[in-house]
Amino acid sequence: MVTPVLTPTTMTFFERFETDILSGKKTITIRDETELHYVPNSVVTVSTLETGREFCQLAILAVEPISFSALSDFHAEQENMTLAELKQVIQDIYPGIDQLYVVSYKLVGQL
Ligand SMILES: CC(=O)Nc1cc[nH]c(=O)n1
Repeated sequence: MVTPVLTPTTMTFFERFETDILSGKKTITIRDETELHYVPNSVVTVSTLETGREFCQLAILAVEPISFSALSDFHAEQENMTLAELKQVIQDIYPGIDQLYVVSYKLVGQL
């Protein structure tokens, strides 16, 4: 029996990231292993985690593994944060997790 792997068509963000996503200032999202199955060249509909309100569509460009210790100023710049801010955000969301995934995307359109 082959288990089909479905391409994710949705993604959620905390509401506090919406403005930076819609302005193009935030172009990556760093997720844990539960969200590594996004597929390059696919499009996802984005909603807020808090209320489920849909606010944009994103084209997935790449999904690349990274360890927490390898997070750099370049990642922080793509998140529109300082590196210290980014590390705190990731530690708050994924406490104690070292294996992470950088999901790169481009804004397709606001909903
Ligand atoms: C809902 C959620 O996990 N949101 C995240 C997590 C990590 N980065 C990010 O931009 N958004």
